[in-house]
Amino acid sequence: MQTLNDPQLLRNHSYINGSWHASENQLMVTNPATGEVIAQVSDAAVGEVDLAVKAAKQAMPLWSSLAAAERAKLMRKWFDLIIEHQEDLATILTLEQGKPLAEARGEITYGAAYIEWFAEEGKRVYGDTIPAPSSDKRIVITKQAVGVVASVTPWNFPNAMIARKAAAALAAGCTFIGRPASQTPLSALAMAELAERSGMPPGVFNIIVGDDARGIGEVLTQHPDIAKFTFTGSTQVGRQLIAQCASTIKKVSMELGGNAPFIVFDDADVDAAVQGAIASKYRNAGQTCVCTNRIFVQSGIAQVFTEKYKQAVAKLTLGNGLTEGVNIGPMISPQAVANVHELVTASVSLGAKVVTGGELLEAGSHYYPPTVLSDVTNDMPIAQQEIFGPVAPIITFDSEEQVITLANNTEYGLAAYFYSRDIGRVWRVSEKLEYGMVGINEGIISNAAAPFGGVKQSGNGREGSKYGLDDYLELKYLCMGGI
Ligand SMILES: NC(=O)C1=CN([C@@H]2O[C@H](COP(=O)(O)OP(=O)(O)OC[C@H]3O[C@@H](n4cnc5c(N)ncnc54)[C@H](OP(=O)(O)O)[C@@H]3O)[C@@H](O)[C@H]2O)C=CC1
Ligand SMILES: O=C(O)CCCC(=O)O
Repeated sequence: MQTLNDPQLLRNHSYINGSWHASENQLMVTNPATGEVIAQVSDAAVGEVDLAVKAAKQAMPLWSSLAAAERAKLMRKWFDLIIEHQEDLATILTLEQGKPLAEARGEITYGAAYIEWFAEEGKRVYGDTIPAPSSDKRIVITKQAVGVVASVTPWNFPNAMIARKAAAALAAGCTFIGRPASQTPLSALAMAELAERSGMPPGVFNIIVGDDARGIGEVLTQHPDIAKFTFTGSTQVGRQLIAQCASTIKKVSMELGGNAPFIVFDDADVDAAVQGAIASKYRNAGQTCVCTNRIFVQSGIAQVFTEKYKQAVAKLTLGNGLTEGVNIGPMISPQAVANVHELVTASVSLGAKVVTGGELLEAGSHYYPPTVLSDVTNDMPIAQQEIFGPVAPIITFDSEEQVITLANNTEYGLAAYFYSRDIGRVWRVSEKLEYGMVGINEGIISNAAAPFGGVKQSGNGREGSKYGLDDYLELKYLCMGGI
């Protein structure tokens, strides 16, 4: 195990009501780069979730009644501590998740940016007045915290997904219970350690670690004392969790799967497009919901684009994320590698060609080489499913109209990208793409100031930006009579 400057950041119990809560059972956390067990963490039973709900409920009146500026002070302190401990937090993240250390450092600053952003934005939760229909009345609109918020987050961004949900919730005056993925609980617990050091009152920020995702999920989606449920993960699980939330009519936010098209028109700057596609495709070894899933290249430039893209891929280094110079780390599990390889072999059997990569390194390996396929068609499984791995399928197209139809032909609608230097086309294509986020001549679009989220079966709600607070606030209409 890598040494940390501050070993206290490596916590191994759930954090409930301002203290560390041990459970009877343990779950093992392993390093996907080596298979080594790096920690044993308390594995909370379903019955223990109630403790977190009680704590969060009890903390609500105090937290929601603080002035936004007072909440912001504590959140700012939390942000400062996260930045101060960035190197240790990044090391923990790489150890449990696998992404290269440089990317892990980036995730820590990215997650922290949401805390900083929302701490400030919480001061701007304005109400409204509306002209009343008669002169003896006044209509006033206030905004109030929704209540206790519960979240379930995935293993691909163990810090930032919790940070961006918790930041909005806390800034709005809600208290928070986070349940991280069982493969990556250490980053969440380190955040809890720093929340405690920041002076956050007990019960405001709770992290419950447990392997029983379904059982814990049932409590978090059905408990009457939880007002809002927010999830990042697969569309399949999200669909099920929305149904569970229906029993208590919770507010829900869902950030689900994607099938991002990356379109390169023949008027594009090809070198910039190659660079953007590399950044968007291979971030976190392709395990990101906004990663490029299908590269559409206009036929006239398909050959030159494919050749340049292949050359750029050849410069990527696969390996342990802690090793200097590595750009692509291990995948989260050998099963994830097997799933990706199956998509590649199925594509080849349907007529796709391997430009580079495409081979299983060894049985049971966590690693998959960066791969490029050409001659892919939009009806192949690889173009219809979320790949969640370092494979780039290239599909050629002839016309703008055709590529828009192909790009929209999916149940997903999270992120899309296109490269063009024609201003008319830029407007037309942006308007016609059925996606929540569109990168135009840009492969990396995520930041705290912008609304992150999707349409269609990629989910609902927005995270980050001035819109991100809306999901955690209720409007209250005050009708004042007798004036
Ligand atoms: N939109 C996104 O960012 C993500 C999309 N995905 C997509 O999903 C695929 C599968 O990945 P996977 O990790 O299995 O994604 P899941 O959607 O299964 O997992 C995401 C989170 O939900 C938890 N979870 C799983 N099942 C339930 C349930 N029934 N009730 C409550 N919580 C549950 C998981 O816990 P635990 O891990 O402990 O089982 C994890 O914390 C990927 O290949 C990718 O396509 C995956 C992750 C993130
Ligand atoms: O859901 C994901 O895959 C994480 C979001 C990545 C991002 O914020 O860019």
